[in-house]
Amino acid sequence: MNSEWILSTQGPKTFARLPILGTTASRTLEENAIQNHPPGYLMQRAGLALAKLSLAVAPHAHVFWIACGRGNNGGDGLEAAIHLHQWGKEIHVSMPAADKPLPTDAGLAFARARQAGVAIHDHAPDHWDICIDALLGIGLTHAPTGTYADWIGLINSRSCDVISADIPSGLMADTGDAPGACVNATHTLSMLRLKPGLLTLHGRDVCGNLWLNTLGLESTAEPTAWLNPMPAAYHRPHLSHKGSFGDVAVAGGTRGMQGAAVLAARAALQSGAGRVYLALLPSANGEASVKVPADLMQRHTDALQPQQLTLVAGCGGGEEIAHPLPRWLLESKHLVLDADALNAIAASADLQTLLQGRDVDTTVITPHPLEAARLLGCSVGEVQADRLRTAQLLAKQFKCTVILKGSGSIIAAPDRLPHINPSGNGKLAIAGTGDVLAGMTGAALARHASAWKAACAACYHHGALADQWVKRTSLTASGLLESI
Ligand SMILES: NC(=O)C1=CN([C@@H]2O[C@H](COP(=O)(O)OP(=O)(O)OC[C@H]3O[C@@H](n4cnc5c(N)ncnc54)[C@H](OP(=O)(O)O)[C@@H]3O)[C@@H](O)[C@H]2O)[C@@H](O)CC1
Ligand SMILES: [K+]
Repeated sequence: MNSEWILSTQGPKTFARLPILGTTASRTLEENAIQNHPPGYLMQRAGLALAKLSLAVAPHAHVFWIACGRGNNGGDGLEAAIHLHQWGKEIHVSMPAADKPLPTDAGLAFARARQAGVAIHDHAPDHWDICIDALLGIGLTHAPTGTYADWIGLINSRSCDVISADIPSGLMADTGDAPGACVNATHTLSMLRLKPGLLTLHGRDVCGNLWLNTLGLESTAEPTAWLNPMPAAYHRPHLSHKGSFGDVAVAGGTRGMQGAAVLAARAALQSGAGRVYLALLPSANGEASVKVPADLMQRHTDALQPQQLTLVAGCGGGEEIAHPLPRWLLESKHLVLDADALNAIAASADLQTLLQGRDVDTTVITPHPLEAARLLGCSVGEVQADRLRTAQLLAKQFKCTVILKGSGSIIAAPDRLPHINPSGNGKLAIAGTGDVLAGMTGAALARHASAWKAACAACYHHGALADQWVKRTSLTASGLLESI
């Protein structure tokens, strides 16, 4: 029953497709397990795992501050305290005072801790070397208040290691929202299963290193989502030719905005597409304002034969992209829609109908949160408030595969469980990296012929390139695609 290292701040430590459970599904799993085990069984396992991880993280720490809330998350902390106390460590256990009784499992842990000789204070210590944050778990319902908020502030004020039990206190388990004070952990030990909030929105910034301990519970229950796995390496047979890996055309680049289209086309080429065409929009008069590598074949947009290729449309397309879009939506064998193509679709009910009429596994849309908001006719705040739900809504409404970009990109498609992507980091938050993703998705779609598989693979690889960026210089979109 060892804890598994899932993510470091440098990227994924696991390459598997792991289940992710929202709060409701986690509670069902927990309740089923509680019925089959003696009282306190899971919490005792959680406490042992927490104690072991804290020792592994800070073997020379003298004082362990174990900050416990008055729910079952606090119970995990109390169980950890019992072990650390028995192992001869100096511990300071704090729990806010209140008249309200503890829930059953936490109450049991409280009694066990008292019996083991653990002192439980209603104040924080003056000094500590490592903190176990067991204040709030998946029971958080609103921004932390009172002593909870004060102790979260205190935890964050020191530069010591912080191990969060289950989830950093103050983070919403389903969405990654942090409505108020939130612990900034160096390590988070998720119990039973991963939660969506650990992996998207604020989750990645406050979790530090993410660990998982299943507490020995197997379950066949359907998860809420999956962690997007590292795709299998694809094999290029010796007996192959340029037609074996599909043709990609990148269409976009209105006058003065051609860099985006060239970036996407170069990314498709670097990703192994057999042939890549660059189709600049008519206002460009066939002339690129940026250098076009000789390996890209330039074509007039009217000369493209979309029935036979994977078309990546949008990059730097401006408003002009709206004119050829109806034909492309009707005729393209495979389609990746990004940026201005998405803005055009958001503004036109006719284009939306055409998109909805396409075969479901032939199209990928790659909106960032603002583009997603335009498509759904809502605010960016509403998009970000529940990114998993937003991506699923987009997939259902437009009948295609969606990559909702941002911290913890979500990949969704109709009638599938979504994936949350674990690779990538803040270096990607620069202009042009979205064009690179569109080009990579185009190349993957030309190869896989499945929008879903292409989106999952491209999203993972794109993030992994940023995780592997070790140069001292800042990441650039060109640098990113050259590292493919
Ligand atoms: N049972 C088991 O076997 C297992 C349980 N496990 C563990 O249980 C955790 C879930 O426990 P949970 O459901 O008790 O919720 P939890 O996160 O402790 O919070 C509830 C407390 O917080 C309070 N509170 C809420 N919001 C607040 C706020 N904003 N500001 C201030 N207070 C606030 C709330 O107060 P109330 O709102 O009720 O007044 C209540 O007192 C889970 O994350 C995992 O760690 C695992 O080890 C697996 C085995
Ligand atoms: K916690």
